[in-house]
Amino acid sequence: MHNKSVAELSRELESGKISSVELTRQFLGRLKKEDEQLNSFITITEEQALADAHAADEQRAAGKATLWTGVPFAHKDIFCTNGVSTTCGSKMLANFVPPYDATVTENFRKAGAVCLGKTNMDEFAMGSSTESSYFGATTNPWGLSQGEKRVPGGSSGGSAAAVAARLVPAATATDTGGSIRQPAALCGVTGLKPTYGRVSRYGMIAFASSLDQGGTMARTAEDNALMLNVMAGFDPKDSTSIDRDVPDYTATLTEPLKGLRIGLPKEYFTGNLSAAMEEQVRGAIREYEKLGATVKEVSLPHADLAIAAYYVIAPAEASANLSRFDGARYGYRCEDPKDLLDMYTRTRAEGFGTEVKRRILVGTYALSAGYFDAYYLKAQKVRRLIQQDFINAFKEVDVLMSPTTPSPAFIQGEKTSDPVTMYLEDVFTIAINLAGIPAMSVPAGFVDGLPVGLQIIGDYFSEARLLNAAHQFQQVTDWHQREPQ
Ligand SMILES: NC(=O)C[C@H](N)C(=O)O
Repeated sequence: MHNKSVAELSRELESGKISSVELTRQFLGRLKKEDEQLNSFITITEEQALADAHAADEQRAAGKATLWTGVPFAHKDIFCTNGVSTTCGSKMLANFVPPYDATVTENFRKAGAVCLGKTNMDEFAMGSSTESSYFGATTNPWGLSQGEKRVPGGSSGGSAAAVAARLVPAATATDTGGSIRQPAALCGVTGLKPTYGRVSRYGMIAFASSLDQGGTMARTAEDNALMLNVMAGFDPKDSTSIDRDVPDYTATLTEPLKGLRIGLPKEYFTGNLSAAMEEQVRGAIREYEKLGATVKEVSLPHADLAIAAYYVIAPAEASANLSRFDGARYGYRCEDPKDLLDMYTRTRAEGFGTEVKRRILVGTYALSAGYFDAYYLKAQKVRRLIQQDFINAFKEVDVLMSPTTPSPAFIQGEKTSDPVTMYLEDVFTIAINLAGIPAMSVPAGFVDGLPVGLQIIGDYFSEARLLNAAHQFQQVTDWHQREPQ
C-alpha cells in the first residue's frame, strides 16, 4: 500500500479492500521503522491518527466519505495543530502546544484526512538543507544506497524525504524562497508553491510574511491537485488571503498541451548549472515539445538581483516576526532570569540557533533608521522590477521552465560553514516568491543517481495550468515513480 498515491489509496478505501485503521497502522509501522534512519518527522501522533482513522471508517460506514476520508498524510511542523506539539524546528518552540488549528490544518481535518505527525524542517524555515533543525538533520533517502548521507533540501526537507521514502503519500509544506520546490527537486517528488494569497497563512508560523506561502508535496501532480483542492481558498482570518473562486484542480489535469507556449529564461540556464543537470532539464523540455508545446527563449533581466533583494527583505520581515519570541508568553524561557531584560536576552540567545540569529541581526540592521532607505527601500524597488520581468514574460508565453536547483542533493555538512553557498541553492526559485507567482518542481531525471527537478513557473493564479502541464508530463515519463533503495 505504501507505494500508492493519494488518489489510489482513496479508491482502495472506497472499494472496502482496506479500512482506514488498517491503512494507518501499516503506514505508522513503516514510519516508525524507517524514520530512525531519516529523521523526517519531529512528532509522530500515533494515538490521534488511529482515533481519526476510526472516525473516518465510521464516516464511510455512514455513507458520508469524501475523497480524503481516511487517507494518511503529514503536516510540516510549521502549521499549528490544536493540542499537538508545533515546534517550527526550534528550541524556542520545543514545548509549544498550540490551543488552535491553522486554517490549513482545519481544512484537512474537515476533509477527514488522517495526520500521522509533524515533519522536520530548518529552524523557522530558514535554510535549504534541513540541517538547522533543533531536532537534528533529516537525511535524503536518495544517496543512502551509495553509503552517502545527503541533505533532502529545505526548509521542507522532512516532508520531501518522507514522501520520497513512501512514509506518507503526501505532506504539507511552505515556501518563502524555495522551501517547497528545492526539497521536492532534491528528493525526486512533486511540489507546488501556489500564488501568494491562495492558501491561508493563519496559524502557519510566520517567517517573512510577504513571501511565505503554504503548499503541497506528493509524488504525483494529481495528488498535488487533490491537496490544493483542500488547502486553497479565502480566509477572513488572513488579511492577505485572496477572495477568488477555487477551481477543482483535478478537472483540467488531462487537457492536451498542444499549443502550450513555453519560455526558457536565458538567465536560468547559465552560471553554476552543471552540464549534466542542464541535459536532464532540456530532455524534459523536449518531452513537452513532443506533447505539442512550443519553446522559445525569454529574458528576466533582473534575475541576478533576486538573491540580494530577498536576503534584505526576508530577514527584515523575520526580525519583526520573531520579536514575539521573548519568553514572556509562550515557548522557551531561560532559567532564573534576573530581571526582564535578562529574560529577553538570555531567552533569545539560548532559544534561537545560529542561522536564525544571523537573519535577525541582518534584518534589524537593514531596518534601522540610518540604513532603511539604503537597504530595505532599495530592495523593495528591486522586487518591483523582478515582478515586472515576469509580467512581461507572461505576455509572450504561458509558462516558464527552468531547472529547480543548480545541482542535485549535496552531502550533509558541505555547505553549513558558508551561509552564502547555502543561499545560492535558491537562485532559480527565489524570484518567484518576490513576484508572488506560483511554481512547481517536477521530477525530470537523474544525475549520478540523484533526482533532478524541472521548475514550471506560471502567471498569477495559474495553478491549474501548472498542474495540468506536470500531470501530462507524468503520463509520458516515470521519473516521479522511481523509488530510493
Ligand atoms: N524558507 C525558504 O523558502 C528557504 C530559503 N532557502 C531560506 O532560507 O530563506
